[in-house]
Amino acid sequence: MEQLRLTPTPHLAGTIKLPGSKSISNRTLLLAALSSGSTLVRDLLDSDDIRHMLAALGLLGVQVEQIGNSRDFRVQGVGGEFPVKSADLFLGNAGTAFRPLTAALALMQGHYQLSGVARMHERPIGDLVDALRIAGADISYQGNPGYPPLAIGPAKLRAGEVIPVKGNVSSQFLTALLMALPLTGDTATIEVVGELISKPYIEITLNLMSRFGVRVERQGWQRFVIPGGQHYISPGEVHVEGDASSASYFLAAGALAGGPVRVEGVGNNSIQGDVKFADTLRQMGVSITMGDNWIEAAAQGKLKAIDVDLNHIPDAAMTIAVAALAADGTTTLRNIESWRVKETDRLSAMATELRKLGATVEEGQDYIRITPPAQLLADAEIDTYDDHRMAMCFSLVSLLGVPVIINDPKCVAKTFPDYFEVLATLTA
Ligand SMILES: O=C(O)C1=C[C@@H](OP(=O)(O)O)[C@@H](O)[C@H](O)C1
Ligand SMILES: C=C(OP(=O)(O)O)C(=O)O
Repeated sequence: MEQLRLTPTPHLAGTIKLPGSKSISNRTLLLAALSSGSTLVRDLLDSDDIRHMLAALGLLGVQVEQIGNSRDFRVQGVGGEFPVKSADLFLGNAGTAFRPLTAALALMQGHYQLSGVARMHERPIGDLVDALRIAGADISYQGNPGYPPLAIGPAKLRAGEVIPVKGNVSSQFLTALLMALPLTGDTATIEVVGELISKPYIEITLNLMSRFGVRVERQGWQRFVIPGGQHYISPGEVHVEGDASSASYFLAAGALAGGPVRVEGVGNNSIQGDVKFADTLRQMGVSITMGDNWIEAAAQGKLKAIDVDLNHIPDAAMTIAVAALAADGTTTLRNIESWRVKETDRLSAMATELRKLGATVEEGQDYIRITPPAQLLADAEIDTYDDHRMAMCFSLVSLLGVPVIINDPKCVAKTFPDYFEVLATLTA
């Protein structure tokens, strides 16, 4: 197995340009594909999750052309219906491809198989399948009930009734229904049953749907009405803003190693909830400044330990867990049970790896409590569990005065293939 040893870097400052947002890239590709007209998608993220979406759309008969060597792509919309009626799609571990494609394909009147890597087959999808079945979809489990792989058959969906969906396991199920149901042409009402987690991701979904001409009436976080007779229409061009979750590593780097570190590509104008990560850093005593399209972080003395609910930023929350190693006491991150069903069981993985550095960690079902050691242990071998975020957030340990070894660093390819190279530009 490949290993990367990161040597201690006492001070670090600089500016980096962020890669495109994963959440916006995959949503935009799907909406552009389903719309009428052609869309120029600018600054698309180049990573595994996006390659899986691009490959799937290609197999479904959507024409996507890369403009030269740029990250600009022209997508020819199919006007609501994929031309290919039978396909076998492999979607890796990309939740933002798997869940929305499941819902869209359920109403394409074709035969589709959807599978992913082994971990994807352990990530729940039952709440989405239940909701789609209530609407009339023909979906069957090919392995364990409630989990991929899936087989989808032809069915006429009835969007007319209220469609209930559980929101406490993943917001991606609601996102998938919201994006797919306008294709029925009927008025659709979705009722969220119980708590909805990761709410800001729904705002990304609604924002992009509206750019493609589909309006959703939202009643709180419980009821979403998609008036009938709407169709996705290309807005001509969509620019993918920088990835706010990826920004978290660099902003934390500024906080841990002096800074200032500036990220370009997200700021006050961002539609991503993860920009709120900057507020959490501020609570920890970090100096944050923000423009429309940039954020800058700089240290101001020792980090303050905090006790916070991070349900709204589950991805960037992992970065706070590692930053907690530099805090002046015990930090508690709450309401993050969804960590258990992501790339790995992130609560358990985070606790195990933080302990390797000497931290005292309490792992609850939906929280983690971290007390830093008097002295961090040098050369801890951090396992990354094929989880890009484990690799990226533990790289920050090298900014705390000790060398750290990251096992299987290439797992960052899911969302940020050249993460370590970009980090090194700051270090230099
Ligand atoms: O909709 C999205 O783009 C995402 C939603 C979140 O998942 P959950 O809703 O499962 O928390 C997040 O963790 C994931 O990385 C991307
Ligand atoms: C949870 C994540 O990914 P996915 O989109 O596959 O759910 C993530 O990127 O942290």
